[in-house]
Order: sequence, then structure tokens, then C-alpha cells
Amino acid sequence: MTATQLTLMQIDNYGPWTVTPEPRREMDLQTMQSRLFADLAQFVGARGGYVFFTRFDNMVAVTNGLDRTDHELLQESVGNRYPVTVSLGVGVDEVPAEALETATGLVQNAGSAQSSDRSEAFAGSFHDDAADDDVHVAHFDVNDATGKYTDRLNEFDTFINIEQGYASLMRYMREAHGGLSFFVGGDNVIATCPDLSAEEYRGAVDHVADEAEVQLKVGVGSGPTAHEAGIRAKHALEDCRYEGTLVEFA
Ligand SMILES: Nc1nc2c(ncn2[C@@H]2O[C@H](COP(=O)(O)OP(=O)(O)OP(=O)(O)O)[C@@H](O)[C@H]2O)c(=O)[nH]1
Repeated sequence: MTATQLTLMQIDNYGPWTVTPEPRREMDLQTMQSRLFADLAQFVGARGGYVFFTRFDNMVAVTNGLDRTDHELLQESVGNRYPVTVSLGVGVDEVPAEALETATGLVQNAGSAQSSDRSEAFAGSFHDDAADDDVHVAHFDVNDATGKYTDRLNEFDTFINIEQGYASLMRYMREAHGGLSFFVGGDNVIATCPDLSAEEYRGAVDHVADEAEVQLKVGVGSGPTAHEAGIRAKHALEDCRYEGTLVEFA
């Protein structure tokens, strides 16, 4: 069975920590959160995975290619270097939303996100019979975001447009296909998806155009890891630019 392996990374007891012994300076929290994301991105990225910052206190990673030892090392290294620890749950499924459901359930079963009793919980099973097309990555991009928004509107109004497109896409992909879409900066959204057809991607692009009036294009790639699928998706997106098309597969 081809499958996506997803890891939920949740900071332990973070809410209480942010206000103990009294509320901490916001920019110090932002610095710590973004450094933790950068470290996770480097660790997971160097092993072929992708990490998405999601809400920063919870991050979601596509970890095909990372095994139990890699996860244990990550957890230990964070615990050694940060004032917080992380709990990890790992799930495997053809449908990314199902894999994340499993991963999340494992972390939730180990204790509340705001329990001082839960620290560095780790549970899950790993995808060991890897296949060449385990991971499907869709790289979405707003058509001419620079001309339509960045060069014309103030940054906040540009941000509203981009975020509305993202909100529409993330909900549609989740509900229609169990795909998980993540804003990654600029006008880009990367989704981890089941094996979908060009017609199904066109449906997503049409939905966002209708609902949020944001015109997307999407490049899709597959591979044994998120990196390999994602780099193919980027090349497919370049094909969209070259051909003037809205959906391309690598
Ligand atoms: N994370 C990420 N961001 C990107 C990538 N490519 C572009 N961006 C971001 O997207 C912004 C807009 O760039 P483009 O998407 O190339 O520009 P555009 O005006 O939309 O033009 P077209 O996409 O060609 O229609 C850039 O400022 C970057 O912030 C990428 O591969 N990954």
C-alpha cells in the first residue's frame, strides 16, 4: 500500500509556559517558535521530509523516510536545546487527513496539550515498505500575485486576498479529498494529498476561483519522500507558467 507518513509535533504544556511565572514578552515567544520551526525544518528536510509551521505550537510533518530513531533523536535534541519539549505522534495512511487523525489521537491519548504530566510522549507506527509514489505533493500558487496584489495594494489588503484563497483551498481539499494544505509564504500553498486526478485538482482550482475570487495554478508531483514529490511539483508548476495552464503533473 502506498501511504503518507505524518508526524504531529506538539509543544508540551506550552500555554502555561507562556504565562509562567507571568506573561512572557511576545517577541521572545515568536523568536523561540520560529527558531524551533527552523530547526525542525532543517532536521526533517535533511532527511527528505517536509514540516509545516501550522500554528507553531503544533506542527505537522510529512516524514516518509524518517524512522523511529530519527524521531527519537529529534525529540531528544529539542529537549536538550529548548526551554520546552515536544510530543510526537506518527500515523500512516493513503489519505493524509487519516494519517494525521491517527497521529493526533496518539498524542491526545498521552495527555492534554496543557498537562504538566505529559512530556516527550512518543507513539506511532512507521511506513517501512516504502514505494516510489508514497507521497503526493501539490504546490499551489496564485496567478500573477505580484501584478494583481503585491504591486497594487497595501500589504495588508494583499494579505487578506491571499489568506482568503488559502482558507477556501484548505477547507475544500480537506473536505473533498482528505488532503492537507499549508500556507508556506508569499502566495504559495503546499498540500499533501492522496493520489488525485487532474480533474480533481481542476475542481479545487475552480472552487477557490468561485468562492474566494483567487485564481490558482497547481503543479503536482509524486515520490518516495516529500522532498522528491515536492521538487517534482515545483517543476510541474514551472510547466504551468510556461504553458499557461492551471494544472500540471510532473
Ligand atoms: N515558499 C515558497 N514561496 C515561493 C515559491 N515561489 C515563489 N514564492 C513566493 O511567492 C511570491 C510570488 O512569486 P511568484 O508566485 O513567482 O509571482 P507571481 O506574481 O504570482 O507570478 P506567477 O506565479 O508566475 O503567476 C514570492 O515573493 C515568494 O514569496 C516557492 O517555491 N516556495
